[in-house]
This record gives sequence, C-alpha cells and structure tokens, in this order.
Amino acid sequence: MPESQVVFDSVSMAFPGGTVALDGVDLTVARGEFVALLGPSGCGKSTLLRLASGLETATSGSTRVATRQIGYVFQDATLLPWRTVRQNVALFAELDHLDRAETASRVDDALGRVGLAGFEKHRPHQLSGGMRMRVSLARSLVNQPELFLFDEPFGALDEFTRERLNDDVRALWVRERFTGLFVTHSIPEAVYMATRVVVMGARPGRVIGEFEVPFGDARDEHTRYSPEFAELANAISDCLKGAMA
Ligand SMILES: Nc1ncnc2c1ncn2[C@@H]1O[C@H](COP(=O)(O)OP(=O)(O)OP(=O)(O)O)[C@@H](O)[C@H]1O
Repeated sequence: MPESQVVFDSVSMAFPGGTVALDGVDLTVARGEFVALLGPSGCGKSTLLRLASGLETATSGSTRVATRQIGYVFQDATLLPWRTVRQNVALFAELDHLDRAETASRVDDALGRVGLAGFEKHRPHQLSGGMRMRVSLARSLVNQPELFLFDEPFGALDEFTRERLNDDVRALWVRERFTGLFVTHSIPEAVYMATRVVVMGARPGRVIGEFEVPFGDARDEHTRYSPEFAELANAISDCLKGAMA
C-alpha cells in the first residue's frame, strides 16, 4: 500500500450561516499522487482544499495530512504589487525566516524552473496573467512543498497559456513528485493533469466517482487528442451530468 499523504474520513462541513458544504467525504490521496477534483459549482471543492491546508477545521469527521510543507496556489496570483518578481517569490521564505543565502538559492532555482529567469526585477503590473501565475507557483516552490494545493489556478487564463502552464506544472510534478490536489472545472484539464480524477456531487459535496488516468508521465498534444483520452473524458462527463441532474 502506498503511503497516504491526505486522508479525509467522513468529513462534513457546515458553516455558521447554515450552509452544509460537505457531507461525508471519504478520500485518500497517496504520497506522490496527483488528484484532480471536479464537481458542480458550490459543491465544496475549495472547502476541501482549505481543510487539507489546515485553514479550516471540519464540523465532523477527520482530515489527516502527513506533512506541514504545503504549497497553495489560487486563481488569483495574489502578488504584492510593490515588490519585484524576486521579492514576491522570496516572500514565504522570508515569513518562514529562512536563512538569506538559502532563500536566494531557492528563489533562483524556483525562478528558473517556472521559466522566469531574467524577469527578477519586473513588478507584477509588467507581467502577463500567465507570468503572474508562474510567480505564484515559484513562490510556493521555494518552500519545497510535499503537498501542493491548486484551486482552479489557470481558470482565468487563455487556452494557450493554460495548456503551457499545465505542461509546466506536470513537468514540476514529474521531477518533484509532490502530492497534488488540483481543483478545476475543466474535464480535459483534469484528465491531462492527473493520475486520478475525483468527481464530487452537488452540495452538500461528497465523492461520487473516481477515475484512474491510464496515461504515464509523458503526456503531450497526442495524449489530448487520443481516443482513450476522449473516452475517459466522456465517462467523467457522464458522471458529472449525473451530479448536476
Ligand atoms: N466561510 C464560509 N461561510 C459560509 N459559507 C461558505 C464559506 N465558504 C464557503 N461557503 C459555502 O460553502 C459552499 C461550498 O463552497 P466552495 O467554495 O467550497 O465550493 P466550490 O465547489 O469550490 O465552488 P466553485 O466551483 O464555485 O468555486 C458554497 O455554498 C459556499 O457559499
């Protein structure tokens, strides 16, 4: 049995206003897995990520996370406009009081890995949306996450930029083998990115379908247009339609 990185055990979440976001979520994510989460709007996907990050605590059930090294990337890159790219990428390391020389070396490494070498002195307003997302990714990479939470990170980007970032995140995952939990509304993105796709039902959310993705590490345009890809995407689509019916 592979080691578990995240375990949601009968997790339910009711907010003070009365909204029941999650009801009996059971989901185990193994170390090094990349799980994409799909589900209708409001079914509690972001809530699940917040539980995994420790930002929220479930009303009932338990959430166990085997690491404290967690990266979190949102749709909004949330960069500080007055800081340069380099200073933004160094932010979490500074907050963690990481040694200066170590921070500098990790920042250089992260900038290189997301393709931003040469843009260190730019400010966020001088960057495209895709580049701002790269800064956000690099900022999390500096803390060497073992668990990476992605909350629909590329939803606001054009398709071309989104596909390039998909490839970049996959390349990072292939190299680092962090555990990934990736929320998206896009079935093709989920299938392309993940080792397993988990479908949640309408609120209150729970897991209604799981699909192993049979493609290996090497994925490219041919993967996206293969009959196997279309077949899997169709099966997931049927499951999602059931969730919304
Ligand atoms: N802090 C909160 N207080 C009250 N209700 C909340 C809070 N956070 C989330 N909710 C509610 O819980 C439900 C689930 O929200 P959540 O953001 O987790 O869903 P989601 O699946 O990520 O949605 P989307 O796909 O639209 O981003 C929604 O009805 C939302 O309004």
